[in-house]
Amino acid sequence: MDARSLKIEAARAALAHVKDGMRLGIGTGSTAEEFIRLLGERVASGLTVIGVPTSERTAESCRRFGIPLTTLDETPELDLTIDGADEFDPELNLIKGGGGALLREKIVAAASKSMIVIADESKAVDALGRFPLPIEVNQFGLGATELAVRRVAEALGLEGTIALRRRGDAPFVTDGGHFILDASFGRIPDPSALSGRLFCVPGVVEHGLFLKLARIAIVAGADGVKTIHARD
Ligand SMILES: O=C(CO)[C@H](O)[C@H](O)COP(=O)(O)O
Repeated sequence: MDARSLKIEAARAALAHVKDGMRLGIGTGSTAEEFIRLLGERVASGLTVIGVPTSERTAESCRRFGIPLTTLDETPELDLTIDGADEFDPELNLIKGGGGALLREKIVAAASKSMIVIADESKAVDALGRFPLPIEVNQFGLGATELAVRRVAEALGLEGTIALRRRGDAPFVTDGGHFILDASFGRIPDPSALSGRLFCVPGVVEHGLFLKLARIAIVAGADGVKTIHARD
């Protein structure tokens, strides 16, 4: 099965968790796009849901597929968020933000009673860090923030490159108006320690470590679709 078909299978399996009347957080990325398309079909045939999109891109897709939208101001508590991930470990800790939507994705996931990750099996890792960690930073003080992030990493024994994400010739700018630093630290032995220390850097707005937010992962692979539950 090709990569797109796996994403579709994971997205289709996630739909079984969506019940009539639910308030949904709706993720960003190519896997989430497949979910949005399938959800749109269910909405067209009578399912009643309301969604909070995790990016402008997702909002546009939801509108295209007829999914009613709300905001966290109008609907501050959600029943379920369904989103992709760049990688997940056996505890269902995630790295997210490859699509640049990590801040809204984390706000929406944290506002939800539960989060389901949809992914193909290539996203499974023993330990986080194969995928560069996206760190969303304020545009002001970029150089100082990058240096502080490097020092945080060094204090934890992590080394590697930190690159400002670009789109063409210009820095990539998030929906919130921030920049993203992609930190290639390699294996992150203690994601919780890194998370805590990154939040102590004033210019860091958010980072892509999603720890203990997802309780279920729906993972499509050559042997079919598996549902993985996080241990409590
Ligand atoms: O975190 C994300 C966007 O910020 C995405 O969920 C992540 O990048 C996975 O995307 P895809 O489904 O395209 O592989």
